[in-house]
Amino acid sequence: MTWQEQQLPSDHPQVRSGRVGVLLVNLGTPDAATPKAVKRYLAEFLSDRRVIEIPPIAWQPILRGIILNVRPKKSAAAYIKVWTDKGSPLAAITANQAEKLQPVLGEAAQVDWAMRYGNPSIESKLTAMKDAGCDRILVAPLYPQYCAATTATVVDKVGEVLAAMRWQPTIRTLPPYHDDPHYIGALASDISEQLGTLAYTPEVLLLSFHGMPQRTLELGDPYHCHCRKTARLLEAKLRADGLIGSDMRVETSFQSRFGPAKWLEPATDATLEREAASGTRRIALAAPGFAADCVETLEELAIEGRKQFEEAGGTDFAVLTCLNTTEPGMAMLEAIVRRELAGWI
Ligand SMILES: C=CC1=C(C)c2cc3[nH]c(cc4nc(cc5[nH]c(cc1n2)c(C)c5CCC(=O)O)C(CCC(=O)O)=C4C)c(C)c3C=C
Ligand SMILES: [Fe+2]
Ligand SMILES: [Fe+2]
Repeated sequence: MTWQEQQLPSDHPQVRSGRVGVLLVNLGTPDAATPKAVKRYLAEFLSDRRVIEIPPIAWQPILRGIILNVRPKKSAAAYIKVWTDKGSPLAAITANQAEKLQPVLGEAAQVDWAMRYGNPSIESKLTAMKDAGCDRILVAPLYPQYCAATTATVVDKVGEVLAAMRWQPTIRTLPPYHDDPHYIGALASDISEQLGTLAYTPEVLLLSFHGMPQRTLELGDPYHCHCRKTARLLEAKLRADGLIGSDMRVETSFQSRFGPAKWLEPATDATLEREAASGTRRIALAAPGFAADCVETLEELAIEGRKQFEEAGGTDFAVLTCLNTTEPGMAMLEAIVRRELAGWI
């Protein structure tokens, strides 16, 4: 019971307050690896005007008439390949990150997690935190690189939820951490440790980031610059600490192109084919922009990427896991969350 509760007169309705909440948020994922569940998820995700920047009057007929009739079946087939007994990897890992962060923050904060699209929703989790007495909440979109289609849409949704509340909690949001030394250090140590377990030494370490339409860069979205900066700092750290050999090249590419528009380049699939065709035999991939493994890393990179590389002549291929709940990943998360909670806990 908090101080405020103890001071209430006996006829006053119980009001809980005085607690601090931390809400980890990732993109979202279907509830099941079925075309029906994928369709529901994609309908919400791809109707977000931050994600598809085409006027709804033009976009909705394409989405409802074509995409939602074709893509769910194809995407569900990809989800089936990576589904776990705890459900979608993205949801299971994000839940686990929250579970592991809770004891390290202890009583000082209540930690939970939500998905921007699908379940558990931001609305349900913010409401539950408020009801549990959290009147100060740190919302942490787990995107190291800021992007309007990911970071901003989480903040938009939080605003939408608060708009319906009479007594709003005070909100802070986690800034992008693409160049944070904790993040770069965690990536460097986790990547070098995983490289050390491979049975071969890669000639190329390919850093694959999720792509975005090229137009968003021209409109001022910092995402591309953030990805490039992460890659530059990570390579510098790996070299400065002697964690990779001078003969290992580090390259950057952008994956998961969606739709016919021009996306950021070079594309990961084309890079894998070009590397193999030009003589690279041994490669390792890392996906530093993903806080947790998901269909994009486990299927698109690890399964499809391998085929692309091997069919073009490559012999050794590995996709390293994301920071997930690794020791360096959780230490990084704790450090950046604690910093943003300064003055609150
Ligand atoms: C990490 C940052 C991400 C950015 C930037 C991003 C932009 C973006 N994505 C799409 C379309 C799709 N993305 C899909 C899955 C997906 N995307 C991210 C992250 C970013 N997306 C994650 C973590 C995931 C995995 C979700 C999971 O359930 O595992 C999908 C769904 C899968 C599929 O059908 O291929 C789509 C579609 C757009 C259009 C976009 C920017 C405009
Ligand atoms: Fe995406
Ligand atoms: Fe994909």
